[in-house]
Parts: sequence; C-alpha cells; structure tokens
Amino acid sequence: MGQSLMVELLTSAQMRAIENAAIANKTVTGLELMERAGRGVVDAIFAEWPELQAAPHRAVVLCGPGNNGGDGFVIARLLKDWGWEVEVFLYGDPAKLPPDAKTNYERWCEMGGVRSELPSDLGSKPAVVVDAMFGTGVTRPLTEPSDLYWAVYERWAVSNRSVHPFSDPVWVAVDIPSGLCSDSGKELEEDVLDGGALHVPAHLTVSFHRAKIGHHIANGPLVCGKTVVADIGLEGCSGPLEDAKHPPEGADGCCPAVSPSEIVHLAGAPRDLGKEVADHKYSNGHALVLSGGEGKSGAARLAARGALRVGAGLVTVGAPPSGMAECAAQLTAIMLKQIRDSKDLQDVLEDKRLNALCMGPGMGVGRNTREMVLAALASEYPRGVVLDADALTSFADDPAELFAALHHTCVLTPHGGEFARLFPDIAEALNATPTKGPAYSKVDATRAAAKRAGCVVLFKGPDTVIASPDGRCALNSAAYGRAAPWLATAGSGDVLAGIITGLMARGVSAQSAAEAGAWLHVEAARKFGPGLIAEDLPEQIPAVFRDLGA
Ligand SMILES: NC(=O)C1=CN([C@@H]2O[C@H](COP(=O)(O)OP(=O)(O)OC[C@H]3O[C@@H](n4cnc5c(N)ncnc54)[C@H](O)[C@@H]3O)[C@@H](O)[C@H]2O)[C@@H](O)CC1
Ligand SMILES: [K+]
Repeated sequence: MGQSLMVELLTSAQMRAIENAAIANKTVTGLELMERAGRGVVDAIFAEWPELQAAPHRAVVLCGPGNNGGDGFVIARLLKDWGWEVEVFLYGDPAKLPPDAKTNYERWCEMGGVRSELPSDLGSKPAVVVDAMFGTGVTRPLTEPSDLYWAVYERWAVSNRSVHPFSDPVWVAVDIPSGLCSDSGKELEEDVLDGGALHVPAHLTVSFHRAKIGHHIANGPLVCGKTVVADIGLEGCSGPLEDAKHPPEGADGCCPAVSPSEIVHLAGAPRDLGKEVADHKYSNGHALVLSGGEGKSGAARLAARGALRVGAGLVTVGAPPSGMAECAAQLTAIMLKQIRDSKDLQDVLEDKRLNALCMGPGMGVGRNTREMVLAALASEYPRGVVLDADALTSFADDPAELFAALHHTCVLTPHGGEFARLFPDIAEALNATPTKGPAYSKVDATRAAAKRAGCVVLFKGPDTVIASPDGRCALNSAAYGRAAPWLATAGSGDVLAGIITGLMARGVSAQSAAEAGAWLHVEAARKFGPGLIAEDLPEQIPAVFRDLGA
C-alpha cells in the first residue's frame, strides 16, 4: 500500500556507467549516441516551438571541450540541414576534443565555420542559442568560458522565460545548463569575492535517457526552464550491470555499477490508498498526536486533521492538562486524552491499537518532550513514530541520545534548521560553496543522515528528499509543473507530519508513508492554489484521493 510508480533520476556517474555499458556491449556506438542526443535536442526544440520548424531561422551554438560540445556540433549540422543559418563557437582546442566530438566537429567543418574568439559584432539576433558548453562533465567553476557565454547572453538580453521566438532568442541547454552540477543542482563557484551565478538560465533543457538528480534539486529547477528527456535508445540499460563487481571503466576510470538500490526516484502518485468495502475503523489504525499546552495546541490539531483525512481509522490528540479545554473546544471527530508526561504516555501506549504516533508540533522544546519521545521509542510494541519540530529540536544538545533510540519504523521530518541542529557536520558539508564537481548534494546529505539516525529521514523543502538507512531514496519535487509556492505557510509542516502518521497508522511502511505523504501534501496544496493556509491542506485530500481513484 502507498507505493508509487516512480521515475528514475541518475547521477552523472550512473549515466556514464549506463552509456559505457551499452557501448561495451556493442549495443550502440558512442557516435550513434551522440547523433541521437543531437537529434533529440532538435526534435525537442521543434516540439516546444513548432513555429521554428515552419521556416528556417538563425541559431548560435556554443560548444565546449567535451562530449556536450560534440552534441552541439550534431545540433548545428542538423539545423543547417534544415536550412537554418548556424554560427558555431568553440571553447577549447579542437585537437583535444574527445574522439566522437572530434568526428562531429570535422563533419560540421565541412558545412560551416567555427569561431573561438569572441567577435566584436555577434551578428544578427538568432532565434535559438544552444548551450552545449558543459554537460555532466563539469568538474570546476566556469571562468573563461563564461565570458563567451555571458557576452552572447547579454548581447541578446534573454531576460525572461516568456520570450517569444522571432522576437527574443530562446536559450536551450544541452543535457544541463552549463556550470550546473548535474548531481547536486548546485553551481560550482569560484572562491572569489564576486563569485556568483555563472550559469545562464535556460528556457528549455533537453537531457538524455533519464533526468539527472540536478535537474530537480537545489537550483536545478530555477535554471533549467522546462526540462524534457530525449530517448537515446538506452531503455533497458539502466538496470543492474551484469557484473557489478567489474563495471566498465569510464573515461576518467571512475564508474560505479548502477544497482537499483542506488538509484534515486522521483516520488509519484501513490497507489492502493483506497479502503476495502469490508474495512471498519479499526482496520485502518489509530493514530495518537501529542499536543502542547494552552495556546500551543494548533499545530497538533492540524497534524491530527491530516492523519484523519488521509484515512487513519481513529485519531486521538494527547494534551497536557493546560491544553485540554482548548482542544475540547476545537475537536469533533478527533478524540482527546490527557497526557501530561512520559509516565502518562507509557500508560496510554499499553493500548496496542495505537499503532502510530506523531510527536513534536507545538509540544515545546525541553526535558518533558525529550522524555516522552524516549518513552515512545522504548516501547516494545513496534509502532510508527513521526518526529517533527520540537521533538527534533529537544535533542539539539545530544542528537546521539535520539539516534540510539530510533528504529526502522520511525520517520524524522526536519526542515533545514532542524536538520542542521541534529546533523551539524552533514549540514555544513551540504551548505559549503562547492568548487569541485560532482558536489555534495541534498540526496547525499539525507542518505548520510538516515544512516546515522537509523531511520527514515524526510528533509523538507521544495526539493524534499526522503531516505532510508539502507540507501533507498526518493525526491519529491515541488517544481516545474508541480510548483506549490503557497505551501510555504505556517503549519504546513505540521499537516505533513500528520499525513505521514495517518498513513503509517494504515499500515504503510515508513519510507513509503513519507514518500506518499510528501506527494499528497504537494498535491493538496496545488488543488487549493493561491491563498492556501495550513487548515486548507487536510480538506483537499479527499479531492486528491478522488483524482487518484482511491
Ligand atoms: N558519453 C556518451 O556516450 C554521451 C555523452 N553525451 C554528452 O556528453 C556529455 C558529457 O560529456 P563529457 O563527459 O565529455 O563532459 P562535458 O562535455 O560536460 O565536459 C567535459 C570537459 O570539460 C572540461 N571541464 C569541466 N569543467 C570545466 C570548466 N569549469 N572549465 C573548463 N573546462 C571544464 C573537462 O576537463 C572536459 O574536458 C553529456 O552531458 C552529454 O551532453 C551525449 O552525447 C550522449 C552520449
Ligand atoms: K550544457
């Protein structure tokens, strides 16, 4: 229950391993892959802007020193064959191009010229600028190449995404906008005072075989524009390599085997969340959400509402004496029980029908919360435990004490600040300005945190990453067609914690509940749209379920 159909996202090393395996198996040659990649870009341009296919236009193609540049030469040739006027710039020495790129450079040279120097007059305005400078091979910050890059960019002021072909050039990135790390979605930056964005935001990014993680996390969605993935005939090649111990060597000698457990997935629509006709309320579990005292119970009530709407059979709020009146005045379908401290909690948890717990929202930071969390985690009966907000911050002084108690049916749901309190060294590595690629990513950080904590970690953001200690990892991206900017509102995280708790009460495993919960949370926000506040989120879940056919 709750498992979704998911799309694979690859790292640059995994993509290289897949390509190299296909080439080594003689499934395809590198030259043919490059041809398909170039054709995929041209097809994607014409699909995106059919006007450009109708009549010849002018294109500027910026080629770099590697295979990304090789794709650029193919694109130049195909557009020229289509009757376009094409101007090609090359950054780097043609003699040092890798073999397939060199072949395509030579093929292009039979049709047109290549300039390496930035001319004072860049000629008439093109309809399309193709960025084929650097792809998955960018390993250090852009410096000199960015001069050419920016000159072209500034000359034609590609200033916004609502450009119309014929009036402003469209900027098309081959594989990934140059300078963006395809593993981390970060820009590799020079360690200089005026270091800053050196990539150019694209209107369209055309990647190959699979999207890369960097298209979906950190700055990726901000700079890729629309991302499409062209099929280059590698389907069926991304499974485990036949001999994982002896992967084929890449150009740089570094080529890990691609095993399914290493691949990150994009979270998709969860399946099987409907209820059976014969179900009764006890078949769908009983969630307990712990609350803070007077004036502090709103967060727990939001979480409880999320748990109930997502289908937990019963939901109880546990409140200290000072919070009872407020909760009683506000709750109807949700039950209420007085729970003052860890002793009360232990007594309540004697009831094994309480199979999922949500702790943290509004509970307060301090000893009482810490003791209650430890009591819940020490309980011998295995139940789902979602820890958020104050339940995480209460362990800021001694995260190891929390990690020692956590187990595989727990989910931590930190935002950036809470993550840094529990995993300061990991957060520091994640937040450092990268100067070398592939850079340390939010995926790497969340996987490291899950391993250390010994449970599922859901690291929130528009690029929410969910990882298990065994390395299973999914990304729930609220970007591109799923952007949900109104979700950044007070109480939204409390509802998410409740949704995950409700799913665990229904028997969904920790990782699947976190993935499905994050997906449903974004969909609920998108269903409501502008003006969303946290109270609206649980109320949109029925409509999201209806769309899912649940
Ligand atoms: N390997 C293959 O078979 C295929 C690769 N394809 C293309 O090849 C790309 C990957 O090619 P490469 O691995 O050659 O990598 P790139 O073409 O992305 O760049 C590698 C080159 O750039 C240099 N470099 C890296 N960062 C630099 C910087 N900041 N400043 C200056 N030079 C820098 C490297 O030393 C190397 O020479 C993909 O993104 C994709 O576009 C496609 O043609 C499909 C097939
Ligand atoms: K590129």
